[in-house]
Amino acid sequence: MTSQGDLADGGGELVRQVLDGEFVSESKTVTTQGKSPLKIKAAVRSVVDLDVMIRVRSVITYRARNVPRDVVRLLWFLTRGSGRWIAKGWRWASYSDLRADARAARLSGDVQARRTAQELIRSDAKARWAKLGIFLRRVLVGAAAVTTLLVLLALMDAVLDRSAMPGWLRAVYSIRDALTAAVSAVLPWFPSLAVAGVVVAAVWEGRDRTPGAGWLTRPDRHDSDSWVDERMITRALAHLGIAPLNSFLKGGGELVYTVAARKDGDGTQAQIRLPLGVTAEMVSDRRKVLAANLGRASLETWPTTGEEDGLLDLWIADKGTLSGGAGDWPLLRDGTVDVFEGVPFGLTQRGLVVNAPLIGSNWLIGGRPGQGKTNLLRVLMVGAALDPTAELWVFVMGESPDFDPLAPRLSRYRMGMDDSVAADAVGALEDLLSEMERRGRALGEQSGRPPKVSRRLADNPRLGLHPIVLSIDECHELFQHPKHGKRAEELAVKLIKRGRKYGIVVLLATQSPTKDSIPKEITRNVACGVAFAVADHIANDGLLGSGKYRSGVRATELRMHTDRGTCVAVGVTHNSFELVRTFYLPFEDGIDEVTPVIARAMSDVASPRLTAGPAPKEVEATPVDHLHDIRSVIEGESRVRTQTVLARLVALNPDEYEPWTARDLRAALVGLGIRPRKSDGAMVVRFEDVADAIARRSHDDAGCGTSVDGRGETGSQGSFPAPSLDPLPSAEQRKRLSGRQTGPLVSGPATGRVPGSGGLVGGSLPTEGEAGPHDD
Ligand SMILES: Nc1ncnc2c1ncn2[C@@H]1O[C@H](COP(=O)(O)OP(=O)(O)OP(=O)(O)O)[C@@H](O)[C@H]1O
Repeated sequence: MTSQGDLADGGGELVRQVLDGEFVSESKTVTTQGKSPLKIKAAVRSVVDLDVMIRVRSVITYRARNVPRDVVRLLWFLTRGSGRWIAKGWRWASYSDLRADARAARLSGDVQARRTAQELIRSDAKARWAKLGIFLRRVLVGAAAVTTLLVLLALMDAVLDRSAMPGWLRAVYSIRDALTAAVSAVLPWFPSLAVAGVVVAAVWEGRDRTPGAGWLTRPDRHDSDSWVDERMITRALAHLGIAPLNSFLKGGGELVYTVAARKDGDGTQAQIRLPLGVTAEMVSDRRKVLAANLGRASLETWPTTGEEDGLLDLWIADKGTLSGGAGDWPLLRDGTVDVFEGVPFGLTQRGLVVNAPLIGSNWLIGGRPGQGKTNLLRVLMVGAALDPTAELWVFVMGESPDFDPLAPRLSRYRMGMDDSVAADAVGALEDLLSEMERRGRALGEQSGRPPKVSRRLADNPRLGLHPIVLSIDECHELFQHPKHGKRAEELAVKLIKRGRKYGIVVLLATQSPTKDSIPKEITRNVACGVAFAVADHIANDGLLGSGKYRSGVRATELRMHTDRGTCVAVGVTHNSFELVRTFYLPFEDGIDEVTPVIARAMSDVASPRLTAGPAPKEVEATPVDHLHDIRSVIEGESRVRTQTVLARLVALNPDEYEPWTARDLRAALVGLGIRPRKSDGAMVVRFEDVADAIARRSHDDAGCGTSVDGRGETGSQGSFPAPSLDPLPSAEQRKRLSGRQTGPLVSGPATGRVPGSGGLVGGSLPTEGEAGPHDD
């Protein structure tokens, strides 16, 4: 850089210095003068120095220009600070806050609250005087101790020569002398320092507490898209136009953050105790303004009611994170599912994968047309299909091929608008209800009477307690059906209320979640409610539960089309709600990501009966011969402890004997005519008794006709304990005549029921005649 026209003195007249030059970038300097490093350094330094100088000069000029304004501001802070001190002092001395509480309690007629406030005033006054007493006593004791020490030191100093004193005493005197010198030096300044200190403290007290320091909200911060802190939240709340909140903040009040603003997944969470006269609902009602104040879209701002009405739970998404999709479904390429653990179905607002709880939960999914309900239902069903033990039934009450690729894995599948589909759906509900009762009995027969179906019980094919998931898409068509609607409603309510424990899950999806289209008892009893964009608070509360809209859990904020695939879900986690971006499994426009997953599911399925394929040839199951098994595990020993017998039986045939307890074994032995005996304090089975039972049985088989326990023929008692229905679904699954049909067809009656027979042929559950070998 060059300078021209240096200071010119034109005949004694000062002429303004003119700088004429060009800023040269460092790189340019290097290339043009690149040969000498020293020269480069000097040139760079001069550019940097000039830069710093310009900045410093501009700051000084700015501050100098603002001096009058700053002085006025500081004076105002001083006055306000003094005022705040006086107010605090007055509050402290007169207990005005507690008196205000007592007054409010008196006005509201709350005798107890008033008494409590008065007692608080009395006990506070007592404690205050007690504290003052303690403080004064401590000051007096301290002063007496210091005075005594100083007097003693002075006396000793008078009688003793310092050079004769021990070293530590001389050090004490040096400290005393230094302190005395410091105090005498400061003393003349003390009044001015004290006044300055008080003024600074008063200015600090009266400082502007409007939250949100400029540097925090600077748009060029690298994290400005995600940064939210308490001061920004308070500032946003201060500008909502809620009168009591405004006056609280203007009066110098500070909001209490019961949970300080903290990073929570893809956003920030905070919990705030609101001041008197303000409820969280008042804040939720101004959600749009709050979002604008925080620089967010309203979908990114979630003010909801906490555990109390005065507690505001606030979750603010990082800018733009919710507009991205959820990404690929985690099970798209590999993996299986345990429906007892749930099916991954989306990402929460915190960016975590959320598992849909299926067992023990029924679902109601709703929203305006085209927002992603069917896709969600499909994701849940495809997920359930990856559990090799799950049996799936789907009814689509409209003409739509959305579930066609699942057909091979569905035990029952009907789709269409005609009456036979509704009739079949009702038939399915009826079957599930009887199945539920059977399962209740089967559970009751288990040792320990387990209250609900567990994974262990579901895995035992003999019990027939495997999970059954029934989906009904566009379910309002079924419930509003002129002929079958009432019955469907009645059955669905019963199933939803009681089926949870028995591994039977009902998933319902609808465009129209009104009280006329979905029975109230259903909306009240489903555990998981999911709302995609909905039109109003009635639809919102119909899906998510009453009072949700008021408490700020609002799917009305979801925008049609823009927020397609995003839903508000309740009951899926322990949080009061989740904003979920659902995974998308396309089956449209020539893209089919469902079929490969179903092909994978088909290769893992536990029994061909859980699929839509042709019935496997029934292999005549031979009943397990318990007597024979018992003999084989004790062969060669005269007696074996019953516990050991049980362990050996489990090792021999885990499928059969794993569910057995000692009680079951004892019952089986008694049934076989063998009495367990006591030997050395333990129950044992004697080989001799088993051999006798076998001999007796051979004798009976030879035609003598008396059973070992005297109860008649024993042939049907081969298995223990016996379920009342065949555990796995029947092969006769897919008999459909009308409606759109997408699976392999087997001719049969339209409704899936044989008139007059009462048995099922169109469903997976067996007819009476089909009852398995375990049925009595
Ligand atoms: N999770 C998602 N991510 C991205 N797009 C989605 C998602 N879910 C659905 N969509 C889009 O929305 C469209 C409609 O989805 P879907 O058929 O599931 O909606 P719907 O609510 O069931 O509609 P209708 O009420 O008409 O049956 C899909 O074709 C797809 O393009």
